Amino acid sequence: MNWPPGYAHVPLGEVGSTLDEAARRFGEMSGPTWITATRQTAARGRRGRAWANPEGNFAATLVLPRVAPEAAPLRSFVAALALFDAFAALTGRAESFALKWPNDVLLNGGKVAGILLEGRPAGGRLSGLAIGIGVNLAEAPAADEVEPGALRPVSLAGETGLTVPPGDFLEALAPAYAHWEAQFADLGFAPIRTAWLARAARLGETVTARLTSSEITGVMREVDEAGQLVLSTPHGLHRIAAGDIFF
Ligand SMILES: O=C(O)CCCC[C@@H]1SC[C@@H]2NC(=O)N[C@@H]21
Repeated sequence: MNWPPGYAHVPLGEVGSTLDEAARRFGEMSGPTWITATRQTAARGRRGRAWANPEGNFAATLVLPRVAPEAAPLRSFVAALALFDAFAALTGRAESFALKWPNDVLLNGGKVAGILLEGRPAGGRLSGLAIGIGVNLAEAPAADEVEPGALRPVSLAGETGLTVPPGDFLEALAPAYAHWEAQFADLGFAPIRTAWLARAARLGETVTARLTSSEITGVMREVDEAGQLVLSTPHGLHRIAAGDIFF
């Protein structure tokens, strides 16, 4: 097994949410730690949405106990690249996958994986970061279970016919994450941004960004040095730090 040096693994059975387990165990962790669960009964997604997590799907939270707070949000791009590489390695079909800003992975245009970051105070200037990752390996929610306009949820098994056990997925994901995390630590966000843009969905196409209380439609130009989405509209360039995009 190609487990990355310096990373720990806490395998759990059924839990409410691996993000809650991370919050509970955070003080005990001194280095990067993967917390996995066979099933979650109260998993959450971005923007307060529920995340369905039947057995056979992949559920994990990677805890980074001490990170610089300004670099924490950029870990969603690091995690997205790792997911892309894990999928590509396990399926041999990199061309079927794409990354959707800010942090979804698409397979054949449907959502196969999502990422949710949560910060934790760690004392002093540094913060703790929990990176929650959910992958529809075996099953995906029905299309009418997601919000209107959201991408069709898909599963790896449904789209490719491949059965990948969650443990095998972790064995591909953990070294891929460690690789991109080392790039980030050594060289900063630039190589992460370049690699992410090379795998991005809908670059150069018109998308709608849904913000807290408004929407902006424009052509997706890039993701900037701060990880913001750059849309060009008839009124000029808009940089969007947080939101969801719809195609
Ligand atoms: O909305 C999204 O796309 C993000 C989904 C994140 C789900 C994962 S599953 C493991 C971790 N535990 C949770 O409760 N949520 C995240």
